[in-house]
Amino acid sequence: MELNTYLVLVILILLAISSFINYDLSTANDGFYPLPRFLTSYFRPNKVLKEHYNGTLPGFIITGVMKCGTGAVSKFLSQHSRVYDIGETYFFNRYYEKGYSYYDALLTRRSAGKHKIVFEKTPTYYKTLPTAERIHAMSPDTKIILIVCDNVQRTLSRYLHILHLSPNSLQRQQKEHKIDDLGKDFEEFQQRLNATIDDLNIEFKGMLANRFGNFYRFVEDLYDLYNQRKYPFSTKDSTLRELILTDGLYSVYHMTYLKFFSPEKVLVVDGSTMKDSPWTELERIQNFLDVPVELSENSFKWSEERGLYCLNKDGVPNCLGKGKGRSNGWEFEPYLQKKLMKFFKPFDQHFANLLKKRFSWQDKNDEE
Ligand SMILES: Nc1ncnc2c1ncn2[C@@H]1O[C@H](COP(=O)(O)OS(=O)(=O)O)[C@@H](OP(=O)(O)O)[C@H]1O
Repeated sequence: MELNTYLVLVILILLAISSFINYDLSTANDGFYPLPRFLTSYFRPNKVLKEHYNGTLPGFIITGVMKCGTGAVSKFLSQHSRVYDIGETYFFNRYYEKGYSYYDALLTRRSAGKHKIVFEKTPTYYKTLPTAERIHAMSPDTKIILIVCDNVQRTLSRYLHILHLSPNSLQRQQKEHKIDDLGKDFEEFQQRLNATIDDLNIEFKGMLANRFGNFYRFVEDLYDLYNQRKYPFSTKDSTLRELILTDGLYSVYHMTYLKFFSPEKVLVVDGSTMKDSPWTELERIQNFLDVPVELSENSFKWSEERGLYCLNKDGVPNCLGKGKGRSNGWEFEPYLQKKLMKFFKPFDQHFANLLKKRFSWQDKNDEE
């Protein structure tokens, strides 16, 4: 065979392989309902440690969501006699290169002599792409707790959190950069957020039209963009305002976890109830962890001063630090409040449908 013919043949074979890899199952056959796309593999592999992990295992991991009450859930759970909170580790997203020996040493040191179910919470795990695969590779039996909440409240809390970042020498530049993106004050933040929602709405409308209005297909397309680390999920191509908004597209991130973990291994908690009735979701969590229900309504005490439920320490409220609950008394302008609710509503509904669940804040938003 001549060299040219040989080359053409190789190119044809490569093209055939690549079109097979990119083949969209959803259009494969009208009479066949395909596997959801999130269960099919992606070509871009994430780095996953190959060796077997035989160190201290976390019984469960709280993976997010930032500003949805992960601190409250951890602090409340740490009162349980069977579980032990080792805090935030960022191992599966920031420090993975350090290897299992680093994680094992960290867990062993922090939980020394405790003989309890060890857990860590790192609120950015849920939206860092390789994390689910890496946790699964370490131990497929790890239970995952994802805490989600009202996106309007979460957006406000994220803003206030960034505003209060301490301007020490390490964070100073980062903070300045973030404030440049968000706006110099709350008013400017709201104006910019308003414009960002308009931009995203235009983008999403186009994507939805490409899917003939099918919201499920549209979310799958968003899931593809996320998996390819593209706009509006890419930290390189998206503004912080866009990222704060897309952090609330819970279905997109959750689908990644469902690719690796069976639904029974993942508990989704309504963080918005942590303020007014923390015991309801804590009961679900204790059942999920297969531990006796020790934390109940009596374990909590309302704090007038903080406007929050806190732990009941002999009749006195023992609250989380001042860094939690700072959004009390803050609200977006009514026009923006409405616009944010409208923006998130179909995504919240999609997520609720995926879980066959209804979230507390959906009722409130429906009343508007
Ligand atoms: N019971 C109780 N006590 C304290 N805080 C409570 C509670 N329930 C919910 N919350 C809300 O939790 C918000 C902080 O969320 P996180 O702990 O996930 O924040 S972080 O991502 O770890 O920084 C925090 O948000 P901010 O109000 O913006 O501070 C609280 O509103």
